[in-house]
Amino acid sequence: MQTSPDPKILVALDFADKQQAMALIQQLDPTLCRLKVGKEMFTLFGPEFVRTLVNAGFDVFLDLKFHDIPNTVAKAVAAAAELGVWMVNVHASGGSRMMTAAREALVPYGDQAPLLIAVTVLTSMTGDELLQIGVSRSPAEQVLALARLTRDAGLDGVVCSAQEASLLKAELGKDFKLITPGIRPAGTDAGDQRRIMTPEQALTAGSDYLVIGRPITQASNPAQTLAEINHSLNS
Ligand SMILES: O=C(O)c1cc(=O)[nH]c(=O)n1[C@@H]1O[C@H](COP(=O)(O)O)[C@@H](O)[C@H]1O
Repeated sequence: MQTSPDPKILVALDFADKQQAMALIQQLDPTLCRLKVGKEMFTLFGPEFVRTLVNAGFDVFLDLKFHDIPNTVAKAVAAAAELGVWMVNVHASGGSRMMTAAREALVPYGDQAPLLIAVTVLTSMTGDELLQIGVSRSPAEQVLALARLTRDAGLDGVVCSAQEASLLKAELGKDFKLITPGIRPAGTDAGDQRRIMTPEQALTAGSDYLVIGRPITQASNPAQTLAEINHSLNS
């Protein structure tokens, strides 16, 4: 399911209005970016919206961050595969058995299976917030521990912050995919994100794919902003 060329930017479509999202999508080229559908748009517009994007030729990352008992997550991941998405994610903190069940649920799909990745520590979280939920490791230590668990369960990669990318590439090797949200071009608003990096820094640090939402979707000219970021990554 890999397109060639391999666009690095996954545009996060976090819109409450489908027409607004479609107006943006019509300006985008599937050879220059991939699309991410998350909880807001999936809850509002459901699988039909995902099928529309897949039928339009886009690789879709279905970002529903499944986190439940192994049987439930396995079935949810198989349902995502039925939609023809390119990538789907679970929470690594659901544990090894949950991740293994998710991976096994994709075996029948062979080379049509979506990439299966696990969220480590949300890019909006700081060390202090980890402490509040009983995690005394630093974000980088916790990301590494969850990434090891994910790799050992046979998944394709993790979602982490680009701040942890060089550590993970060194520890887990180049083939284990790193998907990094929390990307902020220099001078743009961090918003609720905390562990951030610029697109160029993220790529240099070892990110395989950059998830970028508001810096593109809220820009006055999103297609031009995407082109500029792509250009900065290629030069
Ligand atoms: O799994 C994700 O995509 C994700 C994980 C994470 O740790 N942090 C994170 O921001 N995301 C998603 O990435 C997108 C980031 O959007 P912006 O902050 O607008 O660039 C949002 O759709 C988030 O749901």
